[in-house]
Amino acid sequence: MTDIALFGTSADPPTEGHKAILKWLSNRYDWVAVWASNNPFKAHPTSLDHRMTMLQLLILEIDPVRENISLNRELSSPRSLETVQTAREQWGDEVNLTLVVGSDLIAQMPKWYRIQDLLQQVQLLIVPRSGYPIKEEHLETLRQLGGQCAIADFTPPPVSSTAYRDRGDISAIAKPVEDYIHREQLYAWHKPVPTQ
Ligand SMILES: Nc1ncnc2c1ncn2[C@@H]1O[C@H](COP(=O)(O)OP(=O)(O)OP(=O)(O)O)[C@@H](O)[C@H]1O
Ligand SMILES: O=C(O)c1ccc[n+]([C@@H]2O[C@H](COP(=O)([O-])O)[C@@H](O)[C@H]2O)c1
Repeated sequence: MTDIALFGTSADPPTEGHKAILKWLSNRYDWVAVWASNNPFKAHPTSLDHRMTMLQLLILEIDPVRENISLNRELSSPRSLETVQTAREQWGDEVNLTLVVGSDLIAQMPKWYRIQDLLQQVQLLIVPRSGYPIKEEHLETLRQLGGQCAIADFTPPPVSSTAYRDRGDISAIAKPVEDYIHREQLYAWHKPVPTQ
């Protein structure tokens, strides 16, 4: 069976953390599908189109170049269940689908749209995130909802999109993404200061 990793991200903007996750997944799965999506629990200051473009730039930054990572715009949905249904239609029944989430998300996952249906249709890979220890009680809740959970044996760098948006932390951002943000003046950090 072909193993496909499904990795959705707000990508607002995509960071070195996302890049590390993609690289790690590409070494372990036959195929890695990534997309930018809106999160029903968040506001997104940047358009989905810009976020998809930045993700594409990030994929191209992975060294050496990976042939098994694709940007799958059609998988974008605020609801992961809809994403997984689209993926199933696309790849059929003869593939294993693994949904990838960071450990910061597992406490809120029980509130996701039709979570039991979602957990029936995918395996879950939890990527440890610095500052978000994986608690047994959260794993147990997911298992009771039908989740089959595995935990990745690596921790990506401790960066976040918020650190870039709020503090302009460029250590979080790959150079081509930073250049794109600058060119398109996407975040307050890069918008010209109005003259008086
Ligand atoms: N540095 C990281 N370590 C582990 N997991 C991460 C990391 N960055 C992102 N993720 C995971 O990748 C997915 C997409 O994350 P997202 O795009 O929300 O990034 P973020 O940095 O958390 O953004 P924001 O700061 O805007 O909330 C989530 O499952 C998240 O947990
Ligand atoms: O299905 C849901 O209800 C749901 C709720 C919150 C987040 N998600 C998805 O989880 C993925 C990661 O979200 P984020 O904002 O942490 O990048 C992204 O693909 C979101 O669409 C999905």
